[in-house]
Amino acid sequence: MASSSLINSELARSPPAIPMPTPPLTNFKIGLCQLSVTSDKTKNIAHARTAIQNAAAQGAKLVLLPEIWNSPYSNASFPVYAEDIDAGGDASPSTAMLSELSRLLNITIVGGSIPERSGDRLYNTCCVFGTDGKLKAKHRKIHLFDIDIPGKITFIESETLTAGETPTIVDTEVGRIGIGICYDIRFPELAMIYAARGAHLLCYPGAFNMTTGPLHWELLQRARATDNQFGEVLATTEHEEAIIIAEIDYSILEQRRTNLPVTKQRRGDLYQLVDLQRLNSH
Ligand SMILES: NC(=O)CC(=O)C(=O)O
Repeated sequence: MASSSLINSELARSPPAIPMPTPPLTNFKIGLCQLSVTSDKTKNIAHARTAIQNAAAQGAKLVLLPEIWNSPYSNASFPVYAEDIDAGGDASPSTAMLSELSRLLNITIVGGSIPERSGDRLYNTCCVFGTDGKLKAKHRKIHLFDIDIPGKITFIESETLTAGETPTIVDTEVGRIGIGICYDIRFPELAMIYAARGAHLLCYPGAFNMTTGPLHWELLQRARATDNQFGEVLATTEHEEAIIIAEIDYSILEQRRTNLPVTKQRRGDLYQLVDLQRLNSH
C-alpha cells in the first residue's frame, strides 16, 4: 500500500532519541516569578528586576518570568511596547536588564516573553540568557492564540503577531531546556520532540485568559510533564503576584524513567513522532 510504504520510509529516516547530556548543575533551585503588569514599561522592567533579584537572593540558579511581562496583553499594545531584541542596548531595555542581571547574579534566565519587532514584523518572543549575560536562545511563539468564543472572548493574536517557525531547545548551566509560550503548551508534539532531543526541563511562560485558562493551565502542565515522565507538582501558587522557589534534582528523572520504562516500551513499529526539523537536517 502506498500509504504504509510512505510511513515506513519516514520511520526508517527518523533520527533516534538523543540522550540527556550532563549539565554543570544537576541539583539546583528554580525561581518562578508571577508578575502583574502596568501600562508603564519602565515600571514593569523595574518590577521584573526586583523579582529576579529576590528569586536569586533565595538561591534560585534558574529564574523564569511570565509571558508579556513588559506590556499590557493586547493587540493595540504589542506594536507600541515592542523592542528590537537583535539590535539590543537602548533598542531593547527589557532584554538589556535580563542580560545584566543574569551576568551580575550568575544565574540563567528564561525571560518570559516580550513583544519583539524584527523588520516590519512583530513576534511574541522568549529570550534565554546564560550566566555570562549572553543571549543563548530566542523562542518566538509558534502557535498564535486566535480564538473567538461568542460572548466570552475574542482574541486574534495573528492580527498583529507573526508565528515563530522553529521549536527552541537550549543548553544552559542548569540543563537542556525546551521552550514554549503559553498556547504552545496545548500541542503535545512540541513537548515530545523536546523530550526526544534530550531536554531536562520544559519551560512555558504563560498569561492564560480567564475563559479557556482556569480549567486547563495546571492540567496542561501536568499532562505535558506526564507524557514525558516528569509529572509531580513541586510547588504552585494562586493568582496573585508571587515568587515560587522549588528544588530540582535531575537524578529523580532517571529514577522515574527506570521505574516506569515507557520510553523503551513505546511501539515505534506501530506509531512514531516525526521530528521534521531534525529529519530535514540529516
Ligand atoms: N494566552 C494564550 O496563549 C493561551 C490561552 O490563554 C489558552 O490556551 O487558554
